[in-house]
Amino acid sequence: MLRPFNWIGPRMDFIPGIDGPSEVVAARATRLPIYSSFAKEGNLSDLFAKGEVFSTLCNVVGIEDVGNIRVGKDVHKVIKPSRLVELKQVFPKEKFLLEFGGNCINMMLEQDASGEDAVRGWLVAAYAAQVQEDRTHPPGPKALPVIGSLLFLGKFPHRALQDLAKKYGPIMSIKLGQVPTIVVSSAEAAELFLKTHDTVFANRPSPQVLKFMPYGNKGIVFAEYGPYWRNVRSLCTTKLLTASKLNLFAPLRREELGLFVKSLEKAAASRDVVNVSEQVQELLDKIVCKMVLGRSKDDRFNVQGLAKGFGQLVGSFNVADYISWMGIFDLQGLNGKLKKTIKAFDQVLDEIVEEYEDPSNNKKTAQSKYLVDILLSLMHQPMDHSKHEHFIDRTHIKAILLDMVSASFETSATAIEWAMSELLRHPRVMKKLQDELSDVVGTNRLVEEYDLTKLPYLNMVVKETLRLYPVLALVPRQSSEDITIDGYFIKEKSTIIINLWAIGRDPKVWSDNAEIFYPERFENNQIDLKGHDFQLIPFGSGRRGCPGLQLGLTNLGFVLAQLMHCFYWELPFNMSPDDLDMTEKFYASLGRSKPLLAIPTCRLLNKA
Ligand code: HEM
Repeated sequence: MLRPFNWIGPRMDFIPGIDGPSEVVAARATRLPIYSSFAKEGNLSDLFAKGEVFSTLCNVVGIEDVGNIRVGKDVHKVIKPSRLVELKQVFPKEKFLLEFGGNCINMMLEQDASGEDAVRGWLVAAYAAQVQEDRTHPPGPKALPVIGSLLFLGKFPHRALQDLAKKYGPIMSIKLGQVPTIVVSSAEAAELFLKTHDTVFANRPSPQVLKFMPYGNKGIVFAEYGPYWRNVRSLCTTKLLTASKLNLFAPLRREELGLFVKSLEKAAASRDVVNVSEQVQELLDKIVCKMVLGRSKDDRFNVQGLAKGFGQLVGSFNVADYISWMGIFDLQGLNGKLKKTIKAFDQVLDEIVEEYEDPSNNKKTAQSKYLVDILLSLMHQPMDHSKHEHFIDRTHIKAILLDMVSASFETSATAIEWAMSELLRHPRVMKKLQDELSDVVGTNRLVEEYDLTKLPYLNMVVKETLRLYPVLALVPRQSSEDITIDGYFIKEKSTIIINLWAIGRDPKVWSDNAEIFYPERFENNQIDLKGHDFQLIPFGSGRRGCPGLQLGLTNLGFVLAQLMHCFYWELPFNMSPDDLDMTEKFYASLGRSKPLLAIPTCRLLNKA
């Protein structure tokens, strides 16, 4: 009775993933007659889960080959015969483990049975169903009803997910509330998602707060991947964030930083304790708001305060993002606050636009270097001149401005407070950096932006800071279609989280001292921050990688260099470097939980 396998058995369409008999093809199962009968009918994957399918009785008459089975597009090996024969000889009537592509299935083997092909088909399909089940999801923790694994995340989701990945691997599945989520925690896996299959993961999940934004997803950060996003993105990269536009703002950065240094000199003279976190944040907020909107804080507008409030609300953990029906209750009161902040912001943006459009406004030429002016000068034009679609209107401009402000808010400042904290904890590194600054810049003038390319050790300090403290620790993406990656099936519209925190601290890549701040690790290699070296991707990678990379790095490098060049720094209250609390807080950006306090002493006595 050794015949080629043909499906002639009962209907199989109750097995998930198998549409019916025609989907199941065993290519070479010709020498594998397995006679079996099931004690029960039902959903096979359920039976597998309960172990009931193991009560299958079957008899292996003779085995010379392995069958292949096709389920949908996937071809799977059916059994490993050598193992079967061997086991059957030793345990003729026992439960067996039949190896199947790394998965094991228990079966009872018995001497003889009815010998029908149909029943053999059941068995083969059952294997296939098992494989389909196993491959559907990458491994991960079991989910509780309703909340899934949300409670696992705790106060430090980046760390909790890093710990879980140690157990379940670099591609892990976890259910957060009702949202099926895939967490990516290694450089190799990140490359698969952000480079090899970049187009499939070029979307982002839409947070609930978008519902309250008057401009919806007309900005860039949450725009759906497609022609519109491509147009806005290209507008930002070719008109707003080009190297030449960024150079235009060099005098603004120089001036604001100069004023900041002066205020620190006063503090140094009176040995004041400086709240470095707060003051650096204030400085960067001022620079960003001026650059983007042409103003920061004046009699009429507190753009800075509004932007800060907005950033905090958008970055807050919102239960409704994971359990959507909770949104209507707004238990955290986020919706109300957001509506209020957005309304106030919208009014400010409207006034700025109206001021620009007012023909009697004689301040226009003086202001026309800011990003808002560049955008307003493009009003009513198509975003893409070759296509004549997506004409720029007021809502586009407001949405893009809001994104520019909120995406650059806190990012560089947060990185600077971490760099300063680590330098205070590592006086050797601080001294080496200050020596480099003295050698390259001298001690008679301030650092200028053009010095930055001549400071290799500063560059290493920046990389090391962003490796250990990626400002955006968890990068959100979404799959736009069903896809199998590394043997794992990932469903369309799954949320993808790239855990930059885990990638930057992976001991397999960064060795046993991965947790230690040691800039010299970048001494003899070409690893850069541009998103090609997947072990170091603090700005993300691929088509949705950060378009503000250059601006972010300039702000970070320039401010840090100036602070280190102009001042010696020490911890207050005779605190030893080892006692500095380095706990982070998980928020819109991954900042310090407690502000960094330090005392400056002037270094440059003869500065011009
Ligand atoms: C140290 C500073 C910064 C860091 C570490 C940083 C990091 C990131 C990261 C990790 C992403 C997600 C990338 C991805 O999905 O692959 C991102 C996206 C983005 N960033 Fe930045 N960023 C910084 C500064 C800035 C600045 C200064 C701006 C703008 C002026 C900016 C604008 C954006 C925008 C618009 C996106 C969304 C891009 C898109 O979805 O197409 N960022 N950033």
